[in-house]
Amino acid sequence: MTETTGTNPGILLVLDGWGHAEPGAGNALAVAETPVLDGIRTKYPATLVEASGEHVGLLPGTVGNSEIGHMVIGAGRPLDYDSVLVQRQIDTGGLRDNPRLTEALDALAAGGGALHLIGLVSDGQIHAHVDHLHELLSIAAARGVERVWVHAVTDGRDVADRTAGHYLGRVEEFFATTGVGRLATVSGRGYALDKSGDLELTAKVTQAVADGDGALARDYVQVLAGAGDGDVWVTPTVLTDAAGEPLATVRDGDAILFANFRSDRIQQLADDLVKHLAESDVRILSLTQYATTADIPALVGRADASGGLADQLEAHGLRSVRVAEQEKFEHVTYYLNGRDERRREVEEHVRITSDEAPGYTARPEMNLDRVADAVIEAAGRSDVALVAANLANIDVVGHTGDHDATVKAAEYTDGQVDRILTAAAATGRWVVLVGDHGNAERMSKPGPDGTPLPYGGHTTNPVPAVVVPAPGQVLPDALRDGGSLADIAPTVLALLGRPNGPAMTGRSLL
Ligand SMILES: O=C(O)[C@H](O)COP(=O)(O)O
Ligand SMILES: [Mn+2]
Ligand SMILES: [Mn+2]
Repeated sequence: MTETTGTNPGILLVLDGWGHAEPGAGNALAVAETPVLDGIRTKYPATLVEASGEHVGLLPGTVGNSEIGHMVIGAGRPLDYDSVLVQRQIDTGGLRDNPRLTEALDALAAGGGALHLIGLVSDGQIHAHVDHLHELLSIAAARGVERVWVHAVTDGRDVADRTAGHYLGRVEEFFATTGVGRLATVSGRGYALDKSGDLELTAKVTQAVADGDGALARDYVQVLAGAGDGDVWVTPTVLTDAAGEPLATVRDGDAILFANFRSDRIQQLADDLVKHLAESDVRILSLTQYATTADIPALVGRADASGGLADQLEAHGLRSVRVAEQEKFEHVTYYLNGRDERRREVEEHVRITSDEAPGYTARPEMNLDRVADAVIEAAGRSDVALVAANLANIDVVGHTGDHDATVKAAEYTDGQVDRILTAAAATGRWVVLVGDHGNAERMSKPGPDGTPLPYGGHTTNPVPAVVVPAPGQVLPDALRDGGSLADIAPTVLALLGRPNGPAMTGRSLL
């Protein structure tokens, strides 16, 4: 029997993509009819907290993302995110001297093997930064590697759609400035970065990269000319020579380096390529540590994110139930726990799945009703101290760039939050609501040439944080201003009547 707490048990709701901006063009949250979410922000203690840039361990001015957002919410302190660690290695010259990289490159130079760089080419800084390719090309050139093939993944989700040509043009400039490199394949992230387990999508990229099998084109302009569905769904295409032969395939003695600094999407492709090349003599590396099944050596290690909320709940014997749809399940488990695969005895995980093919603009409600059902069920249990859930719609639908669908997603979320708040009051629970980064409050952005384009990416805006008290619970009139996501775990622990974890530097907002 897990002790609940001397104080009230509670519910933590992370509303993914729930950012704050003044009403204005592109602010779908300001347009949406959300009387419950609007009401709690004035009726109960509420504030705005920072969820981007250096406040959460990203480079200054960098938009927030779900990984670091949930990691910092869980850790109770800012964490150096992988993108910062990679940039620091680049800035200090550490990457240039990285022994795993130099050993691989020297072996290629000595053996005449080719280096294959695979990564998302945009400056969205959620999964990758295209400028990291420039550094890797420059290091390969300096180490005498003569053939470097870039297998480009086009974005259109973390940056405005139909900007792939702009970024691929930058990659071509890198080839000229570093004196090495050539595009070998171009694939949309819908194929290359699928994380739903749809291996048919992944296989198209694996076959293009490894075997030169797939649609053919002479150059990326021709590839994009045929990309009717935008950058996300560019058909995995193999670039060919004048005779129509693939420019590159992966051969024995080659090396592959995955250049995304975020694992959760590219890991499916990495595992598939490792399997596809199991009988080949190909060295496979990744820029950062991936949560792959295969053991892929990484160039840059991770920051320690232990000692967070999960460890504190375990230390105090407090049972938590984690709930999310499949799109955000890892966020309320693995990431909230500091990228720790271990499910503690006091943890229960509820992953809401659906057989229905996701059509976010057609079904902005997704399966949020079933997420709310699971939250309400767990809230009814006296042995559960904390229910922690991610409500994905505002972000997942926001990523479509479809303003009106995102308005509907926010309005549906409002109704489901109402159900949860009613259940919380009935079960004597407080509720903390917080965004993990902004998204839907900015649904349009000037493209590279300045014209406003639909924008489904994240923002650097602060996010709302609200504490709805349990019935009869006395709370301060307002939350402390000037906080960040690092202050959420300390706030939850304070509400549970428990101290900060020793590694936490965040402070309760109460
Ligand atoms: O992977 C995605 O869906 C987006 O690029 C990032 O979204 P997330 O950081 O909210 O998961
Ligand atoms: Mn998110
Ligand atoms: Mn997102």
